Amino acid sequence: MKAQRNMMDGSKPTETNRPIHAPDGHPAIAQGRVGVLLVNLGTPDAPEAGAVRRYLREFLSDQRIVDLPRAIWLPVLYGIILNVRPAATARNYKKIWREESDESPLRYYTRAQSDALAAQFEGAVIDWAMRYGNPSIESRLDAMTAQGCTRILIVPLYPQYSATTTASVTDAVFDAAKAMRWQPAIRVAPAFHDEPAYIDALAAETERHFNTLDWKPERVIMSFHGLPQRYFDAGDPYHCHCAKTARLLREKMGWTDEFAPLAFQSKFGREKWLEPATDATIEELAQAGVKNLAVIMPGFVSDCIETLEEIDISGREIFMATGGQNFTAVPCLNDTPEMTALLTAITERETAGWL
Ligand SMILES: C=CC1=C(C)c2cc3[nH]c(cc4nc(cc5[nH]c(cc1n2)c(C)c5CCC(=O)O)C(CCC(=O)O)=C4C)c(C)c3C=C
Ligand SMILES: [Fe+2]
Ligand SMILES: [Fe+2]
Repeated sequence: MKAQRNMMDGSKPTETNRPIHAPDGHPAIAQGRVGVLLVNLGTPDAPEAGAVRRYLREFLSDQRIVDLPRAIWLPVLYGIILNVRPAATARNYKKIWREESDESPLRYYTRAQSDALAAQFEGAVIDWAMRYGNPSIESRLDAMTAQGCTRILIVPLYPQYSATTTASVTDAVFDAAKAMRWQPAIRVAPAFHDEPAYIDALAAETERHFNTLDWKPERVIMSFHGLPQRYFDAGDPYHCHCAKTARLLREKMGWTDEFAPLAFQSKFGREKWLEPATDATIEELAQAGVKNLAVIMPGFVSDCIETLEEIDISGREIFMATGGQNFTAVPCLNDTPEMTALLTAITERETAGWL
């Protein structure tokens, strides 16, 4: 038995943690604890081309993200993308980097969400990991089992299910488990695109933010990260989840379809992605005479390069250059009390019988 791995502090066995009926000298084994691992997408370790290149290499090598045959994709990835994109992406990360803690916003808020959840569940081990980059899923699962977690709930921090994101987290979790002799019991929380606590949290954050403005939005674009159209055609339910979140939020806020249109951002590569595109929608609304525009991005639970740079900086520039007057991006749920309430509700339900 590889029990030493579970004795992080090298302590001697005690009456309480020595297994019943175990012979004298049996090593202490931490066990019987429940763990919750929050997992977000990932982010580079520094806003530098080298760190961004390492991160993008791992990210864009995942067949869940780009499903093209490797013989076609790898020459494009290594020959073009990893030579050209890291410098440009690093410049964008620099614009939004959190200098005080030297990390990306996505990493900062993911940790804050984990810390806030931990305060709700004394005795459980609450931790966080990144699908790509650091801290890795494997390293945190190892740390959790070392602390005695024999039951672990994985919470992918994606409200809408997609094979590219949610399933990729599950792949990485079970790949890590393949190397374990003593595996914990593992549960994976489902997507929460229509969970009342999630819709309530979005509504509360939107209202709070709108109350800080001295102008009234004429339109609110609900912008979600996009996907290749081909993935949707092949059966990925992501688009349907986004459409349902948008409908529920409209109903909650009393918005019409025209007032709050759905759009998809962050197109990557040449193939057709889900439409309409957010940048084109911003431009069209400005051209149609809309002067006051808000964008809310419900698919991101943490502010990140896609919300802070692509929308709040670049989207704003498009709007202003096309005749707009007031633009605002609603902050993500981040470390708000409503986000903690949402994660608490998910954890309570999905650990039923464990905690
Ligand atoms: C084929 C490429 C991509 C797919 C498919 C994709 C799906 C997808 N991504 C998110 C969430 C995030 N993506 C983020 C950054 C990001 N995404 C891609 C490409 C695809 N995403 C790239 C190349 C990048 C890096 C930035 C860049 O070079 O432009 C992020 C932000 C990470 C951060 O550190 O801030 C998030 C979050 C979802 C939800 C999704 C499918 C539904
Ligand atoms: Fe992405
Ligand atoms: Fe982007």
